[in-house]
Amino acid sequence: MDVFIDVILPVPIPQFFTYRLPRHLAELAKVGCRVVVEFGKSRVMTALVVKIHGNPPEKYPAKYIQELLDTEPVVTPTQIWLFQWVAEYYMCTAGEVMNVALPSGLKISSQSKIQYNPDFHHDELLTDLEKSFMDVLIREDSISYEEAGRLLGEQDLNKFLKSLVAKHAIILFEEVNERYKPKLIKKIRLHSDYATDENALMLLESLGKAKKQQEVLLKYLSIIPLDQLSEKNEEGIDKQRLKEAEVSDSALAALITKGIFEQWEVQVSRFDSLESDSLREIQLSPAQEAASDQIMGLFSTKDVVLFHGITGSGKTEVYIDIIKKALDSGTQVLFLLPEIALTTQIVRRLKRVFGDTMGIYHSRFSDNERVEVWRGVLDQKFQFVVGVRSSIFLPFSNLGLIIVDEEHESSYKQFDPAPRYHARDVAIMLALKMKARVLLGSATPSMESFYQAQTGKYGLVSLKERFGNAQLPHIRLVNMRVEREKKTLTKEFSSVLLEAIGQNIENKKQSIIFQNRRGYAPYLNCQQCNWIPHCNQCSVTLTHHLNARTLICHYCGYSESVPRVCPACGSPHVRSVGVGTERIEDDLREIFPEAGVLRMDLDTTRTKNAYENIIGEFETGEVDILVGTQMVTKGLDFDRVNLVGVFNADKLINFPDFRSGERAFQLITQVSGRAGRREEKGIVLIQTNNPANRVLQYIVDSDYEGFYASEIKEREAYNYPPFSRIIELTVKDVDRNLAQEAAEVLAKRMKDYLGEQRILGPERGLVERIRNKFHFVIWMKLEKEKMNIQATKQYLREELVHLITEKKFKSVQVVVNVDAV
Ligand SMILES: Nc1ncnc2c1ncn2[C@@H]1O[C@H](COP(=O)(O)OP(=O)(O)OP(=O)(O)O)[C@@H](O)[C@H]1O
Ligand SMILES: [Zn+2]
Repeated sequence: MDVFIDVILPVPIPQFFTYRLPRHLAELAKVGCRVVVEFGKSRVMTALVVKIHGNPPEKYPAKYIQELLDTEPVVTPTQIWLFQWVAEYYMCTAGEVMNVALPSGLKISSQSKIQYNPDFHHDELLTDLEKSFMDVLIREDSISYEEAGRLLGEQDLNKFLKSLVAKHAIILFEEVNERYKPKLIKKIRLHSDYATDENALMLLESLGKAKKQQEVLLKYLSIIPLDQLSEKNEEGIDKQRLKEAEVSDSALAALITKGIFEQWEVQVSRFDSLESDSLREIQLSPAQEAASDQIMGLFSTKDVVLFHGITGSGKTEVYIDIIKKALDSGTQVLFLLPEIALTTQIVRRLKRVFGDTMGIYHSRFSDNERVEVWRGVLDQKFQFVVGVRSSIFLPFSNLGLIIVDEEHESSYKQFDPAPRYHARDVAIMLALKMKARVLLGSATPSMESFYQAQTGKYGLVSLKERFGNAQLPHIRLVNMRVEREKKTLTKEFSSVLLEAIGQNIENKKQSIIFQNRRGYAPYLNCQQCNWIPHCNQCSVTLTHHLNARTLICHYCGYSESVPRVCPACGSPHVRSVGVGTERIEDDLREIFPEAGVLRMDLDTTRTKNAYENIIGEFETGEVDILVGTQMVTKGLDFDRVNLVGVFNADKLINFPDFRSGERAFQLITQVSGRAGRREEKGIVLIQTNNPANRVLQYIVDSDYEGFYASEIKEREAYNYPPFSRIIELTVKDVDRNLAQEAAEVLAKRMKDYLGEQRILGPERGLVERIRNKFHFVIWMKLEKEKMNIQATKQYLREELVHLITEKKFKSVQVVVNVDAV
């Protein structure tokens, strides 16, 4: 009987694909194994087996698979279910989900290559350019598309290759290679004939005049002494140790050739062994103890518990207590964190407790490292994983607890590309499926989660005191209008803030300055003709980066150098307008020349260890002030910080989005929470033009519940989440009119189906043009109680197909973002 498999392919097509298994593999393949298959004419891909059966596909002849990559599953049945659930809910394909779920190390890369056709003998058919291209091919054997592209420069590569294929001059083929490479180290030991003290000594003598070889042997014996040789020789030593001892390479090689030494390879972990002091006993404070007990108690009746603990209350220690309990009961635990900046300090603390049993999974790790964590979870070597967003896709088999730290963080939501999933929400789904519990933690819970806790769907545990004797900081609003009138501003600093910073430097305390904008200045402006440089692909101004001497588009990355004179009128008076982190850093250095200033933002943290270095330096070094974007707002815990300054609070609050109040409250409360986390009470100074603002007032009072109560009324009145779900549709095209027209057609059809009041827009995107494409946005607001969300999504799916198959709208792209944040 023929055997067929259904597979998920990493493509945006919403279906499984059927392939045929060769007989000799029929017994070996299992659901959850990877196969290599050909898709389309010449693409080779890694696919995932989801079903094995005997039914040939009806609509197409099934191709044979090319290769079976595993004989044991690397993906569990629960994961396959999860991929499909995420695809359904977030309106994308299982292939797209699989694509983000599997670390690239588990996906083979297929590279298209170009080769000379040895049977081709008609040089006269070729153009000059083709001839010289063929010369390269003959010389190089084969080259990749990329290399060809580089060779041809401006030429249209596809057209060029097509012509050569038509003339039968070249062959295109796919080279497939698996990316994951286990880390191997070479080991060395004495042949067992010599592995006693007597024999080893005889050997030493017999080497006679070969001094260099004697040296090698002596070195070996200094690492494994004679009296331990019989027990320890078997294990051997790392070859590297001999190399480090600078013994002669050729002498060592000679000894190996003679069979006196044996060399072999072992596979090792890429993760350094961590110094764990599992003896570090934490003594929870009575309040923490009570919180932990309450959480455990609630887990007997609730699947999800929200842990609202104010900044500095010691949530991490409570988490640790609960993680230990879950691990003791024999289940796996996942600890989700929003971003790397945050992971640094917390991961260090968790490592100290859990050591090697803990896996760490984040995007800054190499492919190989990620595969090792994946396999470690699969083999249950890691019972506990700390990771970012994508770690919800790891192959857990026995998950008992998921903790989502800083659950309000919007970076849990993937923005681009699909799947546009929210890791917190997927975690809750996954936990439900695996009968695990979820603990959501935050000092500033999201409106959604707090609402669920208020209505009794989630359990709620509050911890309202800081650990130790620490108190919440004193938060003050600085009225910038008054300072401006009184002319007491220095650059963009209020006199109040500058004085406080100066005082802090004198007292050897540290300050954190938060400005949610990187670069030196948001734009340049010619004083004479008012010229402002814009990105030529996006409708935004170019941000001035002073150190790099460039103007950069923060949307598409386009950059150009800073002009010395205005290109429009030639005036040399071109000024930077506005304030970014780089400028604040510069100005602080100028105002306080003796102070140490560090900056933490996207630009200073591009390398793998940059966060660690900045945080480490701030912790120990002579640094007085840390300036940063939202990276400095979360999770950081320093002893000596007792001043926090906030720039441009108004900008955060007035952002045109129904969530801006919530965001501003969260961000400012979180950054304020970095101040005064030990004995001394901290101070927070918020610069604003509008001190009467509602959100700021709640921040000053550290009144989360008050803020929630006022905000939830607005949400209900305007039917925003948590009372509704929002599906955002972004319609894009290079032709502005076409994008707008398509958006209008789509909006109209959805209005007809759902009613006018449920559809907002289309409106121009906040940034109307990005990478040369015009954006129009439609929002669907779907009440949670009333609407059949599945049916609505199904209808939308059909309408989307309907729309883009209309000839006119062929080029139009529609991005669907379910639960847009
Ligand atoms: N039981 C404890 N024993 C010793 N130190 C503790 C204990 N609980 C908390 N701490 C210390 O108190 C400080 C604050 O704790 P932690 O960073 O966990 O607060 P948090 O609730 O996560 O705050 P945030 O939400 O602001 O990040 C840390 O330095 C932590 O080591
Ligand atoms: Zn741009």
